[in-house]
Amino acid sequence: MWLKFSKMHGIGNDFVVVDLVTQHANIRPERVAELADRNFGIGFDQLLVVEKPTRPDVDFQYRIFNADGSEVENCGNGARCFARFVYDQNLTGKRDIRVETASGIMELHLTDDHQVTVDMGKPELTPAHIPFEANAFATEYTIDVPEVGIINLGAVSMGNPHAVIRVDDVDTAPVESWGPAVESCAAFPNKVNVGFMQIVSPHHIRLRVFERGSGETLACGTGACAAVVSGQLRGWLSQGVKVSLPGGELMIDWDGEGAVKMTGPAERVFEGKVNL
Ligand SMILES: N[C@H](CCC[C@H](N)C(=O)O)C(=O)O
Repeated sequence: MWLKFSKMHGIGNDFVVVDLVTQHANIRPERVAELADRNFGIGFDQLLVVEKPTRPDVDFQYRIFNADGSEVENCGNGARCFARFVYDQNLTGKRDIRVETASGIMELHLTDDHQVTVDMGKPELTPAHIPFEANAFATEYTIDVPEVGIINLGAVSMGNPHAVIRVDDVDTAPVESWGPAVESCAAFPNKVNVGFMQIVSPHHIRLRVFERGSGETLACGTGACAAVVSGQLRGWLSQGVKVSLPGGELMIDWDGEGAVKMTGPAERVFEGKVNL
């Protein structure tokens, strides 16, 4: 089944976006993994699938598949690209869009200068709901990770699970070795995205993320949100943080109690057809 798609990115976190509102296909995880391959397929960090809403109070629903074919709950950079996609493809004329994902409802606003602001909802900190193996909430946990040893980390869900590890310099952080070890450690029953955060100032961090199911990406929107939440809870950050990722910058705003607001770009690179 040949389908039109858009190739997009949010500061280097790249996506194939498929409209299943006007087209039809059944998504098969093994096919997603084939198409994610950067030599044998199109190549992407995640596949985003846009569908008709299941309820009257939202405009669309969208599904997210990692490069390994696993379907996940949320994607921050993907949400911005989703909003630009449905507007550019004339699937909506709205610049304020409500969308449902597996983690709940998000509200997106398309600004005039190609930026998108996303209400990412409230962070989830209760260990059982992340999920993370701990008896009670703490701003920082100490766990023993096989092949790594004892490490301190924050644990936050933005609909999807995140571990946040502070490092002195992201350029020398052990992303390649600690990333996969923490991603799959038993403390996170559903696996976890692993963020390596360098504190530059109370209003600026540098961040690298080893993503669950995709490996290190140039940017991770939910990871940026989780890092800022964990950094504020641990007393290192104040409200209104610039997050510098390898692929670019995001602005993250959290008042310490309510929803996390993320603002950043969304770019379309090319259109194509794919046999999904
Ligand atoms: N790898 C993530 C999904 C994509 C998140 C990321 N691309 C973002 O921008 O938030 C997970 O398994 O939860």
